Amino acid sequence: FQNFELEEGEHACRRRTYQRHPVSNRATPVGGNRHVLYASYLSQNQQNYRSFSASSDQERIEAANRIIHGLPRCVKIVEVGPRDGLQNEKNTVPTPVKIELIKRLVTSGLSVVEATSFVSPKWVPQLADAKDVMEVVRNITGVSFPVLTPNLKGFEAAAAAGAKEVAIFASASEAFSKSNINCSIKESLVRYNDVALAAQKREIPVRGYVSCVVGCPVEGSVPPSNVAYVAKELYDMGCYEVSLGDTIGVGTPGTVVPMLEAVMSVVPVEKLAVHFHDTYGQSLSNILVSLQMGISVVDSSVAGLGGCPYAQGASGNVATEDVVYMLNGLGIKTGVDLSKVIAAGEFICKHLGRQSGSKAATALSKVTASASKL
Ligand SMILES: CC(C)(COP(=O)([O-])OP(=O)([O-])OC[C@H]1O[C@@H](n2cnc3c(N)ncnc32)[C@H](O)[C@@H]1OP(=O)([O-])[O-])[C@@H](O)C(=O)NCCC(=O)NCCSC(=O)C[C@@](C)(O)CC(=O)[O-]
Repeated sequence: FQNFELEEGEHACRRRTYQRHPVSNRATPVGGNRHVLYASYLSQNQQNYRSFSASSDQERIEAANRIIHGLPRCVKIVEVGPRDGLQNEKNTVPTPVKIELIKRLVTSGLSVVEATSFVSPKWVPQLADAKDVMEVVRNITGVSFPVLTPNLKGFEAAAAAGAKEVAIFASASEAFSKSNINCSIKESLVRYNDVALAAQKREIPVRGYVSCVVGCPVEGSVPPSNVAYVAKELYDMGCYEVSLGDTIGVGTPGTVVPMLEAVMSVVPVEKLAVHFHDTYGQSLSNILVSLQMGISVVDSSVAGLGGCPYAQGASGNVATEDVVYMLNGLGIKTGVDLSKVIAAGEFICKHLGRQSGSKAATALSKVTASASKL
């Protein structure tokens, strides 16, 4: 084994020392994480953890780090609820409700909120009001609001509506590419290259997605090499970050690890994000293992809303509240106020007339309700 230093990424919190395996050339973190061990984590949400733990925050963080190595000191959460969450709703959510949701999410401290999609309204009628959403959202400063653009038409419409960041979305599975964007993977990459070039000219950053990174609703399991190929194509086009989506939520750490290894061998880990749907309840374990492998960007959706209209059987994304709860418990900073995300989730769930998909939000609201009765 040979130790090496990983270049500092845009997040200064990334761990730095890695080992390169002499045979597989795989990068793995060395030893514990002193940044986490000595991180002084202060948040109003700590009260929640103190209620359930006799140990101090520092003791808890140290205990976790005796077993779980290589965690980042902070994680960027990309909130996808207003887009991924609402694109799958049977009844279209009124524009003012979408805007209010986005504002509440911003208030909770999230620095990236995917706002909407400039896709065909025939394909996704739920987001046909993209322009109206952007008209308000474009004026909110200090937060990124990426929007999905499947082609140049979508890109031009997004740019005209004031989008300052766009996202392109390819698939690692042929069948899903066809059903989601009506073209082959190869054709989609040509389209996306056009979008990336147009975006570059206007200095608009582009985020990339790879869907079906573990399994496809039609083809079944997807080889890690296919995922690595598409991820590298998107990275080479200039995507500043590539988000790896387990669209139908079938992944477990057993399938996510080899997929990440394959992608990390062609795209730098600091350029990767993970995007898990929670169909089989595996999201948090998949996120934890991704963090251990060096990922520090996690997509999630408030109240666990979500799913893709072209991926049958897919349930919602991992809930933002559950991710924040877990990261808080590990002493990893997110800058997100858990109670405010919970409030945003309650707002949208009330509108949709359904219970939150977040276990943490459900549990904490019960704790708060019984405490207020005392
Ligand atoms: C890609 C297309 C447009 C191809 O759809 P198509 O039917 O092949 O496109 P077309 O070029 O033949 O155009 C058909 C009609 O759509 C119009 N059109 C064409 N493009 C646009 C546009 N950008 N905006 C508005 N209108 C558009 C175009 O003008 C035309 O209108 P008509 O002449 O019939 O009136 C379509 O398949 C589409 O919009 N697909 C989007 C599907 C989608 O949004 N899926 C969900 C997002 S992906 C996802 O959720 C996964 C992810 C990212 O979350 C990660 C994960 O979970 O893994």
